[in-house]
This record gives sequence, C-alpha cells and structure tokens, in this order.
Amino acid sequence: MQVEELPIKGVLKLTPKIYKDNRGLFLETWQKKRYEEFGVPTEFVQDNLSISSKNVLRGLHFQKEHPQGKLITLLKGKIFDVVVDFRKYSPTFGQWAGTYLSAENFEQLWIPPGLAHGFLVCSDEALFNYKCTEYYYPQDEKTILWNDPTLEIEWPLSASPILSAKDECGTSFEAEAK
Ligand SMILES: Cc1cn([C@H]2C[C@H](O)[C@@H](COP(=O)(O)OP(=O)(O)O[C@H]3O[C@H](C)C(=O)[C@H](O)[C@H]3O)O2)c(=O)[nH]c1=O
Repeated sequence: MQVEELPIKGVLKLTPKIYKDNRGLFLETWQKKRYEEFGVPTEFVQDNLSISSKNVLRGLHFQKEHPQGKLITLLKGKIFDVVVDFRKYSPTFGQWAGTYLSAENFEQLWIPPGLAHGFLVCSDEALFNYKCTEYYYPQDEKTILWNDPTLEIEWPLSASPILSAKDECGTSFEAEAK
C-alpha cells in the first residue's frame, strides 16, 4: 500500500494493494491493524455511500461538536477532493488542500476529525464509500461556502457547479473559524 501525506497535517492519500487475476480483482479497503499503523484510527461507527454526477460539488461540511474522521474510498469515477483545517491548534489551521481521487486504483483519503470536507465530480459519475469515526449529527453540521473568498480554493471547474440549496448559502470561513 502506498501512503502520502497531503500538505494539511494528518491527511493521508492511500493506494491499497490490488490483486488482479483472470477473474477480476480483489483488495482490502480497510484493515484495522495496517491502517492503524499508518495513523488511521480503528473506531468507525458509520459507513456512507455517495453517488454524484459530473460537476456536482458537495460541501464544504464538518461537524463542530462531534467532529468526524472520514476514510473515503473511490469505487467509480474521479473527484477533486478538498479539505480545510479547522483544528485551532494545528500548524495548518485555516489552510486548504486538494487532491484528485480516482477509482482507477481505488484511491483513498483519510481525513482526520476537525476538517471541513468537500469534493467536485470530474468524471461522468462518481461513487464512493466513506467510513466515519462519529455519527451524523445534522444539527451540528456546518457548511462553509465552496467559493469562500478567504480560502480561494482552486476548484478545477469545467462548468458551473451543481450545488444543494444548503451548499448555495454556506457561511464564510472567517465566521465559522471564530
Ligand atoms: C451526511 C449524511 C446525510 N444524511 C441525509 C441528510 C439528507 O436528507 C441527505 C443528504 O444529505 P446532504 O445533502 O448533507 O449530503 P452531502 O451533501 O453529501 O453531505 C456530505 O458531504 C460532505 C462532502 C461530507 O463530507 C459529509 O459526509 C456530508 O456532509 O442524507 C444522512 O442520513 N446521514 C448522513 O451522514
């Protein structure tokens, strides 16, 4: 398995080992001991599945009082994934980082608790599973505007993004970072 840390502390891009033969392929998408050795905790309480079409942009979301760590695994297509560091004492507080994740090699991203998360779909469709370290608390969820002028996230847009009503009217980074 290949592992690289993104410029935001603790965010890991992982490429699992894929076993191919004349029948198809097999891979382990999570294994407690191995992932723990790379700094991915073992306590997951919820699995999510997200399917979106091209140009859909979801986020940036995070839970403030019940922060969720997320282990994303791309199962179909390609996304540009973005995280923003809201951890007050992190050396990368207030910074963003982005990376492409492709299902070609079932690429994964580990996002520690305390970061806002969003993604833009670059393929016709993207499908991914993600494991969460905390339950969903809708009343605790914050939405940061995807085009916040302070963050200046460089989304690889090829058209206007398709957004939910909630994501159309997110709050500013500065307002949420107080
Ligand atoms: C996240 C979530 C949503 N829902 C329900 C609530 C809504 O009725 C429906 C769609 O929710 P939402 O529009 O918030 O879904 P996304 O825009 O994909 O939100 C996610 O997108 C960003 C990128 C994330 O990283 C978070 O996991 C999450 O915030 O699913 C649930 O029942 N459980 C859940 O854990």
